Amino acid sequence: MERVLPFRFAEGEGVFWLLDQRRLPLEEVWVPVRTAREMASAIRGMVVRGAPAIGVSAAYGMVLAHLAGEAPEEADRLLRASRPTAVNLFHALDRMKAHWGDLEGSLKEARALWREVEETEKAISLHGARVLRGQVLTHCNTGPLATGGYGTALGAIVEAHRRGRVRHVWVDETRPYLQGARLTAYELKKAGVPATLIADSMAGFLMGKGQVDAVIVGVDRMALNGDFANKIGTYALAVLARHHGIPFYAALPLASVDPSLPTGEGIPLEERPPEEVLELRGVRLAPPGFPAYHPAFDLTPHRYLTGIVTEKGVLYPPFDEGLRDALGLA
Ligand SMILES: CSC[C@H]1O[C@H](OP(=O)(O)O)[C@H](O)[C@@H]1O
Repeated sequence: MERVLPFRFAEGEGVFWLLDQRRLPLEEVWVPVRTAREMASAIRGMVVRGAPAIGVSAAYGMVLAHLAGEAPEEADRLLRASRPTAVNLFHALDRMKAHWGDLEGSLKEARALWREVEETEKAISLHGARVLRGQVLTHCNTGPLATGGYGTALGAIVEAHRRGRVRHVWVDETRPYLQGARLTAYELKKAGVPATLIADSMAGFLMGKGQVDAVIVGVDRMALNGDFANKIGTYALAVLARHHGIPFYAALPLASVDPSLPTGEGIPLEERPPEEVLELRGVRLAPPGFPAYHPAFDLTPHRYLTGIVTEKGVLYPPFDEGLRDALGLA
């Protein structure tokens, strides 16, 4: 897949540039970030989003803190408070903590983390391509923009297409933030993969007509038993896929697993401003004053999963054994 990088670090300038994902696909606008405080605001505001991309950005947020003279403790606090669900953010900040007060050490750790994210995504794409065929449906955005530059679920889809296994992709628009319509469509068009945008409500209809051969989605946080949090709408897709006997996969780097959680019950599910449901590009959709609810993630029980695609291969039930083994846990 053409590498649509979500960010770049201009080391000489001390600036981490973010491709503003709120403006895509119609405008490619780069936003400079010079402090951890600005990075936390950019993550919260979804200038950059996607679990692995959030992790890399938070790591460089700590590099910027050292360059800007921010107190590491305060920088860490601000970044941890930016978004609650993607565990990659917290794993990254845990790694950076060892280098508080050390600019060179912080820079080396952030570079290493980004490099590891890229390597895991390449492996995920190769392993995932082997389980996909025909027409695949995906939800939200899990391509280069959400990751370190190669993608997870979408990386597997693009690799499977390159191998002649996948011939077409159904792209869920992914209301209300429209990551599918705006970002996945943007990436698949650049990658030259045949794809069609659908409203989220159309997925079951297409499954019932035999037009979906597999579903693959990303993960923001997975528990040790395979329960996982992902973009709102994922759970509904999982139930529909099970009803129609369609294989359902989650693709993730092991850095998206939270080893402190035996089940998904403890995963924090972010709620975002109701305005993101009530408005579209600033155009009001509902009557003035009408209330809205915006759970940005939902929890899918592991029993709905056919397989879990990781950089170490595809795991099949019982997932807790496979995940513990992949993580090197007893
Ligand atoms: C490769 S993980 C991408 C993951 O992140 C998305 O959430 P958001 O756009 O709110 O950051 C969504 O859950 C994707 O599956």
